[in-house]
Parts: sequence; structure tokens; C-alpha cells
Amino acid sequence: MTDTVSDPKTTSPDETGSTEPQLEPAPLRSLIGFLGEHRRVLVVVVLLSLIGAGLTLLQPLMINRIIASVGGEGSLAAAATLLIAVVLASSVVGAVQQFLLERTAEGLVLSARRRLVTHLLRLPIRVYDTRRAGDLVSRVGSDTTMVRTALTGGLVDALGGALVFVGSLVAMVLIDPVLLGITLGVVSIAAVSVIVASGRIQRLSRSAQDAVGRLASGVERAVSAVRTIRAAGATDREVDRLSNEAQDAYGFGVRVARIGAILWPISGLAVQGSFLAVLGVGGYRVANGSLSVADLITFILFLFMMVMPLGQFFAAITTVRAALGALARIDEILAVAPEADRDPARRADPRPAPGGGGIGVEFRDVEFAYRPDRPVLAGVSFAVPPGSTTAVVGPSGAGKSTVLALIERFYEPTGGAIRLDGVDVRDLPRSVVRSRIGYVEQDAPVLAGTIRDNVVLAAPDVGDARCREVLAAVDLLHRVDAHPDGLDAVLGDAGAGLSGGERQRLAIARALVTDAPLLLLDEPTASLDSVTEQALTAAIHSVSSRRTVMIVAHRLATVIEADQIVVMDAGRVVAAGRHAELLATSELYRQLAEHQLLA
Ligand SMILES: Nc1ncnc2c1ncn2[C@@H]1O[C@H](COP(=O)(O)OP(=O)(O)OP(=O)(O)O)[C@@H](O)[C@H]1O
Repeated sequence: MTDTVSDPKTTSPDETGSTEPQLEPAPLRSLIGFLGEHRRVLVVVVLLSLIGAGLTLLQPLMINRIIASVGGEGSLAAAATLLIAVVLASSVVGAVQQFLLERTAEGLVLSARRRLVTHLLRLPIRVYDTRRAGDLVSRVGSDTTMVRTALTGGLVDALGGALVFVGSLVAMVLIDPVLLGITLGVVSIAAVSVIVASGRIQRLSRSAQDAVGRLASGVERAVSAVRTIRAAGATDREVDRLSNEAQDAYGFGVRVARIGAILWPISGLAVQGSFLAVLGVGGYRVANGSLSVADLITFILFLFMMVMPLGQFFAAITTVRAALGALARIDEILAVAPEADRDPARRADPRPAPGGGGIGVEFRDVEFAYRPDRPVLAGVSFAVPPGSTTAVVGPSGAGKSTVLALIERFYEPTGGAIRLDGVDVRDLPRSVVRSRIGYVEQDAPVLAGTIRDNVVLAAPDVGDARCREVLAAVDLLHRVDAHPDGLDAVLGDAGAGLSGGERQRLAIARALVTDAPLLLLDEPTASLDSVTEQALTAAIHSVSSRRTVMIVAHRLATVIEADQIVVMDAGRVVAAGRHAELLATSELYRQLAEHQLLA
């Protein structure tokens, strides 16, 4: 299972001027796979495009008939009526095709965004540790739009165009092979230059998308930390940083424009050259009688027809290549395996959650590292009896939060085992493990939305009475009642409208609402004053009679009453026991306690 975003295939960074390793563009078949679910309507669009191409090809032949009818061959009125009918039919077919194509393109964006969002929220936690949120967001917003341009920017038109091109070619070879030879000679100069240049355009567009991703990450970083940035007087520097990222995207766009600026005159010259050559040589051949005027005009009309799809085709190459660059960024995320459980056959039967008393937790020789070269937990063992309260204390960086993250199965231990009620957590589906746990992470976020949205996150069906009950338990009910909208009071991003302590208490209410038998609290009282802290500690204490509680705390006052205190240092358990015992037996605990005037 892949659980990190890998970029196995990279190109040399200096090709694009970017210092970051570049993803290889997605292969064309990946784009075709993406289009797969819209294949029915795309077949219709392609058919319409082919019909449109056929109708277009008929037009020069009809003009030939009109010219011939002026010379006395057949009815002019009939030929003209037929031409008008064909032109009208071709417009109608074109309009229907355009609409279906645009609708399909929107559908493509929709399904790509849905797939990405579905996947993005299920990636292993490790991936979010290494990826920037803004960049992930820009893949959903901007890269999907780029893929859309592959369709609307000519992929389908190019198919109809190919028919017009081939049809024109056949007609032209029948009319005058010599003239056709001259035309192709000149046009191939344009073709070669476009194909060479489009590879470069593809790399540059991908770099532009990467730059847009970095810009989005930068904006996200700046907006989410706007107070800190303002207070630090760093606004101007952040603005400069972001405008540099925007400048990068601009730079790549300008480089694409530069290539385009050289490219289009070359193709324009080739097209003009072929017209002039056909007019010159064709005029000469009309003069010496080897070609009729009607055939020369028809040939020139077919030349027009051939050149138009050529333009479409060149444009399609460029947009499809740019889209493949963006698709590589989408595929990179889709290729990461989402969080997965063990083969169901090997899973233990999840036991029903006990009615009361909580569940037991056991760590046996647990090893863990976020990075292979830096072990974070080394042989951690301890047992938390059901219904007891265990505090985990120790200096910063000791691995306390990691212990809770492993119980939640955000990461897998690299050695040893974690058991819930005697069952290895790896043998339980993650959803079952998590449904039994109420978890308050360190700096737990408040989600934008109402107070109710926040409380019922894990239990969307609970009623107002239960919401009020848990809000009362964390001493927030009076705050809710003071607001005219009560539970429906809207909180801004990051819980704007609440104090730091209120946010923390709301997070605890969220963990309490499900009545989960195991409560994991990571520094739940960090931003509380000592009076509120005491109230909250009492609240936690009152709910702890019915469940197992594990609480990480720096403030020992919170945990003095715990049934067991596990002291960690540098990824190891150095002591475990009750407060009074540890004061006598653990030097580290005594130091921690002395600092807080508890000894
Ligand atoms: N997501 C992560 N990726 C890489 N390293 C991490 C990650 N989270 C924590 N670490 C590292 O793992 C070690 C233990 O971190 P952890 O957060 O578990 O410590 P802690 O005891 O909870 O610290 P604190 O009391 O400061 O919260 C630290 O060295 C930290 O730098």
C-alpha cells in the first residue's frame, strides 16, 4: 500500500526553470480513462462533429456545382437551395454539438472534483503532514478546470477536424495532385514547429499549475494566521511572498505566450505561403488549360477547409498537453491509496461497545517513527484498565500526543501492538475504533458553522436535549443561551466569536456527545484559567466514572487525581503510578511537579 504521495517519475527541474522536481505528465490514456464515464454522450458529440465535418466538406462541392450551373450545367436555383440547406444544417449540428460538449465538459469537472474530494478526505493522515492544504485545494479548483479545456479546447473538434482534413486532402488529390504536393510541403513546416513547441508548452503549463498550487497554499497560510502575521508586522512581507508566487505563475504564462508568439506567425506564414503558392501555380495551370477555373476555386475552398482543422489540431495539441500536466497533479492524489483496513477476513469481530465502565487500552512494546531515521516511540508499554483515568505526562516532544494518535489509528505502529479490550486495533475496522473513542486533539479546531454543527459532528442525529446536556457539562450552556440563535449561533472560521477556552470546551463537548467508552483528551485544559480548569476537570471526572479516560497534560494539577500517571520522556515510559508514588520514585516526575509547586 502506498501511503505517501510519491512522484516516481520526474523530469529535470531546469527544463522549466523551476527548482522543484516535476511530475511527468499523465499519459493520454489516463485522460481517455477520465473521459470514460461520459463516453455515451461523447460518442454522440463525436458523431455530430463527424456529421458537421461531412456537411462542411459538401459545401465546396456545391459551390463547384453552382459555378458549373452558371456555365449552363444544371439548375442554379436547385444548387443554391441545397447549399443554403447544407449551411443551415451544419450550423444546427454545430450548435447542438457545442452545447453537448460544454455540458459534458462541466460534467467532467464535476466528476473529477467529486473523485478528488472523496479521495482527499480519506487519505492517510501522513499525507496531510507532508502536503500543503492550499496546494491540495488548488488541485480541486484549478487543475480540474485545466482538464476541462482538453475537451472544449479542441479534443473533440480535432476529431471532426481530422475528417474534414482527410476529406479535403482526398478531394484535393483528385482535383490536382501537383497543387496538393506544393500545399503539403509548406504546411508541414508549421506542423513540425507546432509539435516541437507543444512539448515545451506542456512542461511550462504544468509548472504554472504548480505555481498556482503554491500561491493557493501561501494564501491559505497567510489567511489562517492573519492575526499573528498582522501582530508581527509581517503583512507586507507576506504580500511580497504571495505576489512573488503569483509572479512565478505569470512568468510561466508569459513563457507559454512567447512560444505561442513565435509559433503562430510560423504557422500563419506557412498557411499564407500555401495560399500564395496555390494561387500562383494554380493560376498558371488555369492559363495553360490544365485546370478549370471551377476546379481551382474548389481546390482553394478545400485548402481553406484543410487549414481550419489544422489550426484546431494545433490548438488541441497545446491544450491537451497542458491538460495532461494538470491531470498528472490530479492523478498524483488519486494514486495514493486511501486509509484502508485489513482484509475483512482477518478482522476481529468488533465487540459491541460496553454499556458502561469503558474499555481497556494496552500498549505492548510499541515502536513508532514518523520518519524512518527518527524513532518517536521506543518500546512503549502500559495498560489502562477499563473505567480508569490515566494521565500521560512528560516534557514537550516526549511522544504523548503520538500515543493518542496511534490509538485513533491515524498512524500504524512500526512494532509492538495496541489493544482495545484485548483486541489488536489493526484487527478492527478504523470506523469501529473511532466510533468508540471521543477524541479532543491538541489545539482542537472549531469548524465554521453553528454551535450545533460542532457538537453533533460525530453524532448528527442527537437532539437538542443531549446537545444542551454536554454543553452544560463543559460550562458552555449559559454562553449558548445568551445568544439569540442559541444552538444555531453561527461561528466563523476557526471558531471566530469564541474565546480560546470556549473553543476548547466546545471541542470537549463534541467528544462527549457520543458517550464513547474511551475518551482521549490532548491537553484539554491548556487555554483555561484555573477556575474553569477546575470546573472542567470536575466535569471530566464526573463523566469518567462511566468510561476510560486518557488525558495528556502539561498542567499536573489536572491529573493529580488520576488513577494512573504514565511519565514519558524521549519516546519511552520512564515511570507509571499514582501522584504520591511517583513523587517518591520518579526523578523526572518530581522535577515536573516541583516546577508547578505541587510537590
Ligand atoms: N506529524 C508529525 N510528523 C513528523 N514528526 C512529528 C509529527 N508529530 C510529532 N512529531 C515529532 O514526534 C515527536 C513527539 O511528538 P508529540 O507531539 O507526540 O510530543 P508531545 O509529547 O505530545 O509534545 P507536546 O507536549 O509538546 O505536545 C516530536 O519530536 C515531534 O517533533
